[in-house]
Amino acid sequence: MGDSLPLHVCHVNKLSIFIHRSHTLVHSMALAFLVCYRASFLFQDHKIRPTPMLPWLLVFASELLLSFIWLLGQAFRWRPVTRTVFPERLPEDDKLPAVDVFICTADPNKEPPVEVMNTVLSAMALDYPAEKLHVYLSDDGGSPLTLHGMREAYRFARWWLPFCRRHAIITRNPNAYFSALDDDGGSGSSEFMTERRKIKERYEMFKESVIKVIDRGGPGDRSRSTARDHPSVIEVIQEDSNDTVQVDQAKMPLLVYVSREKRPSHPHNFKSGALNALHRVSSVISNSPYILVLDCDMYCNDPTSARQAMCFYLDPKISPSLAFVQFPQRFHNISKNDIYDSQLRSTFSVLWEGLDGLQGPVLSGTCFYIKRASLCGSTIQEDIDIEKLKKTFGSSNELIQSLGRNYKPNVIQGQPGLPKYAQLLASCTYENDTKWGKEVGFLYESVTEDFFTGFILHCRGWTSIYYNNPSRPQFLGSGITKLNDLLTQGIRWSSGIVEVGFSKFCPLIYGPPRMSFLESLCYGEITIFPLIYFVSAWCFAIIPQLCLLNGIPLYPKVSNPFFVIFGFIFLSALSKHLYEVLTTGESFQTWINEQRLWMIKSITFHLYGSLDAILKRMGMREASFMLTNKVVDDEQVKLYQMGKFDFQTSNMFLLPMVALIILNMAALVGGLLRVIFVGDWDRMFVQVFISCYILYINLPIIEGMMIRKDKGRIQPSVTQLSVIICIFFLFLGSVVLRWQVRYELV
Ligand SMILES: O=c1ccn([C@@H]2O[C@H](COP(=O)(O)OP(=O)(O)O[C@H]3O[C@H](CO)[C@@H](O)[C@H](O)[C@H]3O)[C@@H](O)[C@H]2O)c(=O)[nH]1
Ligand SMILES: [Mn+2]
Repeated sequence: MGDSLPLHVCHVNKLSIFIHRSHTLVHSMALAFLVCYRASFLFQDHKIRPTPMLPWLLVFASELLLSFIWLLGQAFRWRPVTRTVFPERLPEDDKLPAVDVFICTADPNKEPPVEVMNTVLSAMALDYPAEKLHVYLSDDGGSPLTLHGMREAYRFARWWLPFCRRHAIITRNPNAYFSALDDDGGSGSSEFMTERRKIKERYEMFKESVIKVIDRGGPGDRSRSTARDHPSVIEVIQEDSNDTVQVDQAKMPLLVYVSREKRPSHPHNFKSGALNALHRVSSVISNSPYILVLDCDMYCNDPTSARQAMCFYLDPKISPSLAFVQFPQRFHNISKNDIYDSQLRSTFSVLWEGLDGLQGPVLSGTCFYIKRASLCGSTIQEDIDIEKLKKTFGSSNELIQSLGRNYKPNVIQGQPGLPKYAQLLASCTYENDTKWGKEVGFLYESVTEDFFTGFILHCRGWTSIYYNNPSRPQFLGSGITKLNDLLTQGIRWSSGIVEVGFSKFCPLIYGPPRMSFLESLCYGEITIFPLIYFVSAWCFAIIPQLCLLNGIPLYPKVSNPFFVIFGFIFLSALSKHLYEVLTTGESFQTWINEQRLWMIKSITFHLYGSLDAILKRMGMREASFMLTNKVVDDEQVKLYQMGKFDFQTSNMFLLPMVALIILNMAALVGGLLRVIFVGDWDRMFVQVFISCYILYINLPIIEGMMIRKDKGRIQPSVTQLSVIICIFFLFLGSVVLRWQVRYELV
């Protein structure tokens, strides 16, 4: 390419770097003062101390933990970058490398086949040479419904793909295209409109044929297999010979259905197991050097994403070490208020851009292109011993052959049936005594396989790139619209990442010698923040309040100069958060939502997730993967759209939240009474304020408890139980505090 124009450019925003770094400097100085103030307490004579040791230490520990995690988090803000690509400068189509698309689905009841097939269709319709595009669907449910859906989707694609190409349609997910009011192609010549109507009819027929079979309970074969127990089925979806209508001779991408073998006696390692099976099967069918990975609900919203990724992969300056190009996960169903932060704003608009300026973003499970070779471990050399390779990759000669550079398998489209070895590669025993999941492929160490695999890639010296195009998201999925889904998904995520933090791969120890130092701090932050947040959130929601009710001050008096330090830290943290929210294009409301969610998440799923990880490490719990529900429930979506919490979730989540809110109410009332009758507002101001603030940001919980009457409210029984828990806390708190005071005074 020599001196030709660049395929991409990277922008460093100097102003925002200046703001971030200055804030880091000033805020850390304030934190240093706070630590001095707290520490000096320890050297006072215990007879004259106004506060007993235990609550002071607990609050101090929380402050130290939060300061530490904040400091780690500054690595994300060190050098954020954004990027632009120029796909029009790419070489001719015949010089582009091939791409395999991997789509995972696991359960036709939780992941409706019509939607999954829409994702498949959007991937088949990518703006990329058809002979260089191969779409694989992994069906962990082993469901005949899904296979049937694939065949129907292929038939419909015969119409859909030429239509999209001919009219340069941009939205290539048919469902999204036909339900948009006037997206691209909403108006046009009458000829176009007639064709559009015809295609729409075909789409309706396709949908009906998929749904009809679902209603009948499936096409009937494979009746004895279940989601957890089934043989491997691999099928290259072919032209239906009965289809007399020859639509368009345009080329179609290869479409392959893969359902790996699953047996109850064999661990199947969830999504990473599925991806590894696809990796092996595809390497003997198409063996493309690049792979696009998608969750079944994440459809291609911009058909040019493959070309965008190639702008990085075909740049000889960065390509050799570039493992993956991560695109943001964006969602098509986010309401304006976004009460559950389903868009994961901070992750995809702040943190990943920060990492992009270091060694690259975290692998995020879906919406990324990855170089096949990067998944094959660090030991690929041309002349390596075959026996050694078999120990790593398993016994298949064909698979070993595919590892060689430029190997083109000779399984071609149109050939009936697949060779036996493809089946073998998807069997549940294939991975026995190999390095799959340990060194090669997606790794099994953690249920957040994406995070861990990306981390190890970075440790091995690979880099990654984040490309966020704000004007048109490359992929769109269904975001969470239910509190219960948020909390169950959150437990899995917290558990998966904390698990890594507790392993020998703890990024703060394992990372620094192997990867960019700042990058390892970011990974370190991610693996311990759930633990630190839950400890400190619980402390701040209980200790100052109990002390307030017992007349024990924990913070400097308003007249004390150190009061200014506390006030400054509080305001500086909040305004920095607000700054980030506003600069990512969101509103003040988003800021409050995120403050509230910080507390809800810390109190509930960071706690449960961390415990889950600890139990797993101790061998007392098995890994599990609860699928996120993708079936739309209209009533609940209505609540979400109105910005109202849907509290229909397990008591395990509700009780701690509600009990803490009641505790804070009690503290506020008690504290105000104290201030009025005892008159010590100067000593207690900060503690009264903390309760006020907690109640203010959690108004929706109070509303759910006291005002709402709909189905999604907090049931009175939950409130009653929470009151009992709260009384217990209050009682226990005063006993311990009284005892402490008496003990220290003697
Ligand atoms: O045994 C399994 C379990 C899940 N999946 C698929 O994995 C994907 C993600 O599952 P989902 O229930 O949607 O989980 P989310 O929490 O929404 O997924 C996020 O978190 C996961 C890690 O916990 C990542 O793998 C995902 O890419 C990321 O989007 C879906 O396509 C599933 O079909 C399988 O193929 N096999
Ligand atoms: Mn998902």
